[in-house]
Amino acid sequence: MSRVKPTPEMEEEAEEVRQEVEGAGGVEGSPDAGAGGEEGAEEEKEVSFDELGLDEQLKRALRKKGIAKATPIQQEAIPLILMFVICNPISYKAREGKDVVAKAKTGSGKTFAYLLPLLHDLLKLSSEGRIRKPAPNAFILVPTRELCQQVYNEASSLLEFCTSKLKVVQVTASMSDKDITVALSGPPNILVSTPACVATCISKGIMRGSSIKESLSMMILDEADLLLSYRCEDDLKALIPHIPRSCQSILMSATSSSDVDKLTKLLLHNPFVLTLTEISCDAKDKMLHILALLKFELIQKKALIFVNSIDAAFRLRLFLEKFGIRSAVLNAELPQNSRLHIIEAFNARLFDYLIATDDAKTKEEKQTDKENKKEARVSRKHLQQTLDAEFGVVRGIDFKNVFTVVNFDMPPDPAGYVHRIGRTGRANKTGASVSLVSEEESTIFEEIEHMLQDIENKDTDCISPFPLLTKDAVDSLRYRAQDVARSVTTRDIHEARRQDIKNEILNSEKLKSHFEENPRDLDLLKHDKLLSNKEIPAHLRDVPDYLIDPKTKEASNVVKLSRAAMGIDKPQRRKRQGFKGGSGKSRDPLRTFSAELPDGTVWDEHIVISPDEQGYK
Ligand SMILES: Nc1ncnc2c1ncn2[C@@H]1O[C@H](COP(=O)(O)OP(=O)(O)OP(=O)(O)O)[C@@H](O)[C@H]1O
Repeated sequence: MSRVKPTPEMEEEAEEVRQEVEGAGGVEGSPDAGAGGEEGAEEEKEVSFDELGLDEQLKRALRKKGIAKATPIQQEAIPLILMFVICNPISYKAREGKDVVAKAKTGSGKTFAYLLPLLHDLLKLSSEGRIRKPAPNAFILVPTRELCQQVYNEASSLLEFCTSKLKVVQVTASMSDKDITVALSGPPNILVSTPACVATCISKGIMRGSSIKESLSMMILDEADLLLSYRCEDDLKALIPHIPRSCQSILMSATSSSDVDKLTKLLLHNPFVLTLTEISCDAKDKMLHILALLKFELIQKKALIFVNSIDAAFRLRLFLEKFGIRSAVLNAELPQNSRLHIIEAFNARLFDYLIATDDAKTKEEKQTDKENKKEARVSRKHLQQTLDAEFGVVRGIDFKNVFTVVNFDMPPDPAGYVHRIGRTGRANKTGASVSLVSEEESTIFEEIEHMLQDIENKDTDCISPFPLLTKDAVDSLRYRAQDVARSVTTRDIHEARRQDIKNEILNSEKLKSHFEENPRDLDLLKHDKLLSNKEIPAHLRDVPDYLIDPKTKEASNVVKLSRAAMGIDKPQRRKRQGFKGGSGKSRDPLRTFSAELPDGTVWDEHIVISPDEQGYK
């Protein structure tokens, strides 16, 4: 924040710091480089606050609070923020690049990652008698009142151990104008508030725009991924004219999202983007990842895709449909005949992707799960057979030639995982499962890992990062995927769901007799027919060649070649005897399929696309 003209020595020093930071991994030094970071390859190293060159008073405060080592985001962000302070002179041109976007998972210590350099700088200015007035020197803007309190407490807890008297206040919409005026008198060095409250203070003249322009040297947007969902955009826009050119802006976020990108563009200039590897992907990122997997044909068809709710299933189907990828949804809501027919059509390779939900489990089923966990230690095959009999909408169904099971959502428990992946690799065939694991799902993921470690056949059962999907491939689809994901509304989903059930109920009776009389004709109903009548725009249906990076092309070719080698490209005509279950009223055809499960199950691989992008090469 103190903007002194750098001497050659200072620039040299700054360059050394820059090289050290870059050498430590995780920092992309150019705004164009986007989010980056070494993908967890390095061991986490311990860095003390001494090494970060923080003010003595802050180091003492941290010691008193029992905090000895900097967290990874603090190790990276503190020097980054301070380095720009040292090397950037006041001149407009030279200030390019001092803004910082820092993304790291929740609970990673982001608050101190910006508070410590901020306080360090203010303490320095204070000791030199160079604190600027008549308005606060720093704004920390957060989405809610509760977060104001939290950040205020963190800042106060550090300042209480500092001998230099810096003042931090929080101002929220719940306070009267009078209280706000009192709080802002002085003025404080740091104002913690919401964008709405600051905008109101300016519009009411409690804080003057010209004063802000004179004093503000740092603006922090914390929890940036949430700010826009709290409708802060207009308030932030109102603030922009009052932010001085010399102000350093810092944006902290727990996720990467289009909202974060939007805020970055709105408020930051040429920022450094610092992404720590453990960043989580939100629901939209899962859509993006599955789109990349399917569009670039990186997984072997046919694929069974599991989601955790019927709405999620229709959302995914509508989303994929907009890219020209057809799929059908299988769920417990559908009439039994329809379910049976969907499975038949899928088994006959009339479509490649089936999106399925697990049914909710009863108490007894949960009890069975517990017992199954014990079983798992003994024999996977036995466990599989038991689970087949117990699980929901896909219970006991022998999906034929499913090469890949995708866990779009992780199952609620390890037994569910075993059940799902058991839909592939049947009858001694090989198969793979690919899981998209978000941060919230890390606990269940760990449980699954432990369970697999306990089971026999360790050599064939391994969980590994997905080798074929590159970050470039994912990024090439990012903007299209985000746009399309946004265009699929809850209303569309409910309408599609309603329409699907209606169609299937109408056809259910037809199907029943049809199956009895004419089992060869699988084209009566098209379960993967388009939910929307709109034509798919060419730019979504076909990914232009220039967008596909060479690694992805190569990977896609390998998958296609192996498919050709396995001879699985042509639709298979269903053999009459394949439908042994009969269709008598007394028999549940789904259960009948269960009774005819072939023995022997082979799993090849369980592949994980982890939220932290560790699956990328
Ligand atoms: N270096 C550290 N060592 C030990 N504890 C720390 C350290 N830094 C911060 N903490 C503590 O870790 C907790 C989480 O920190 P913080 O709230 O800053 O995380 P965050 O990344 O901002 O999370 P969120 O995105 O959920 O707000 C806090 O209680 C904080 O006091």
